[in-house]
Amino acid sequence: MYNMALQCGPSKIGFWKNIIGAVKQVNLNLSKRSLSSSLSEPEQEQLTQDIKPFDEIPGPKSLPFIGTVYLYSLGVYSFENVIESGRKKYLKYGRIVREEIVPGKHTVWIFDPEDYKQLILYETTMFPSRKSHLAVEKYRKSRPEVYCSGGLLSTNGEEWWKLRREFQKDFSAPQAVQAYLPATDRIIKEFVNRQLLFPCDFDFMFVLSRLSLQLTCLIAFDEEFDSFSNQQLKYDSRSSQLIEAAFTANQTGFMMDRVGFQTRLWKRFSEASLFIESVAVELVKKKKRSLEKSNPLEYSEDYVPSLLELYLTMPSINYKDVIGMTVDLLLAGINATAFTASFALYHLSKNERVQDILRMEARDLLQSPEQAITPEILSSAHYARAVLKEVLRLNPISAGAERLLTEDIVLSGYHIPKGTNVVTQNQVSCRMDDYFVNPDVFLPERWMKGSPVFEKSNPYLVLPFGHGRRTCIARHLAEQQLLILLLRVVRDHMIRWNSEKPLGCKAIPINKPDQVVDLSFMKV
Ligand code: HEM
Repeated sequence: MYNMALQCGPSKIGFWKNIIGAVKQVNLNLSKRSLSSSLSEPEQEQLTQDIKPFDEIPGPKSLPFIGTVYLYSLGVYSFENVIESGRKKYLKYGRIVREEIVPGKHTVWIFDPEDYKQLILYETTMFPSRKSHLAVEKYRKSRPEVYCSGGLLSTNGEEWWKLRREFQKDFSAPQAVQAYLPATDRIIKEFVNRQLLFPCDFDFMFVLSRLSLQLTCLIAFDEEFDSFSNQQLKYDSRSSQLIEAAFTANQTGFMMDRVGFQTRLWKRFSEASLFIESVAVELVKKKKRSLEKSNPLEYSEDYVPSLLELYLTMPSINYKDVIGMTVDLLLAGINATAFTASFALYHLSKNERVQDILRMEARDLLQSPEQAITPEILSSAHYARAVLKEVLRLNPISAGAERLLTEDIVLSGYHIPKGTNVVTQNQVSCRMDDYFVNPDVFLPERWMKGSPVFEKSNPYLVLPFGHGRRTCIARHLAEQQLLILLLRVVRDHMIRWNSEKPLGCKAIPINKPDQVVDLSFMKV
């Protein structure tokens, strides 16, 4: 019999946790019973026999000192092309793959939605941990005069939950983000009226990043960044430098998560982080000063405090944590929305039929281009929602969720010890015909109940914002922004893709368009 207790550590508790996990996995219909009291010895023995050891999980060969990095150097796999690399691993090794990119550090890639479900269920009783943004953590710990923690992105355990619990109040619920709807709608309306028909002989991502910066800064700093003014369009303006710095910090930070702290990467990361921090400190201080001078009794009845104002006035939130949070929002927000918007407009440009149906919906909901978008309009935009879901099925900004196990678990019948990095491969699964009909076809109707092509897919497949406690803190905000953008752009414009090559993605770590986003717009 395979001795699980020896394999995963000496503690009896660990042993029973494994067994409980195993019961969930092998589906012996025992999960609701108290195992320690109800399993007979033969049953326990049977269970431990059924669980296969970690070492037996198939995967690419790891070499001494270099792990599997040689396979990336040889071009068999690529850090940037996560879909293709994931697909190759799946085809060669199956639905669960073990890999040591760095010797001694195990990553387990999972491709089966039933395993995604197991991971999510397992997380409900603990603090979900990620082993990412190590550079953010190191940087912030070296600057205790500015930060008092690694922030939401890099912190784990109770320390993370302490931050998350406070910061998600007034932010994460769908009703809470409605407070930002009027300002978001105004910024997007101005963008569509002024920028869309402006001849764009450069990357449209440049334009979308500016829009995303404006929208994120409104939330993070309660500040209108006039990112499209002649002054701000200059390469050394605050807007241009912030966009560049967020991109550089994400890219170099990701590389250091993979290959360790290299001097050249660390230098670029630190410079970018220092720039973002300098803007954050200045703007949060400015807001604090203005709050100190204002008198809440003079606020009008319909006054809506900004998120930053709420954070600065909540006694439970430390001032240094507000700085950390505003930087996190810039790091996580600017690229994510701009990249998703690029993929959304691309898919629409390649699907005139979908554009036409979306235009009909947009004109039905908005009698004129000037009409304000309300929460009711957004909740009636069923087709726009299906379009967005389909965009995020094919082009999520993150290929899957990454978790550092804090307890042992059983996945696909294998024992996975705590300390292992497990990565779900939703983007790969979402493009498999095991789970979707014609998976590479962009078909929003597959999400519309009542449509002849409606598919009842596994709910754990499309999770572009993650799931559970550690889900994207800004999910509803981002969805609100993207829906407004889709409705406003398509209502009066035809979108055209000008490149011969279809748009793909490369991971930096989040999925960025792999070429210039060559879009143009015609008034219709
Ligand atoms: C389409 C747009 C977006 C997508 C698809 C997206 C997706 C994600 C995903 C997959 C995660 C990781 C979840 C996990 O580990 O389970 C995440 C985390 C996060 N996102 Fe987003 N995001 C988007 C936009 C934004 C925006 C606009 C902001 C801020 C303004 C933001 C702020 C964050 C933060 C702070 C976290 C870390 C949360 C934590 O660890 O507690 N995201 N996002």
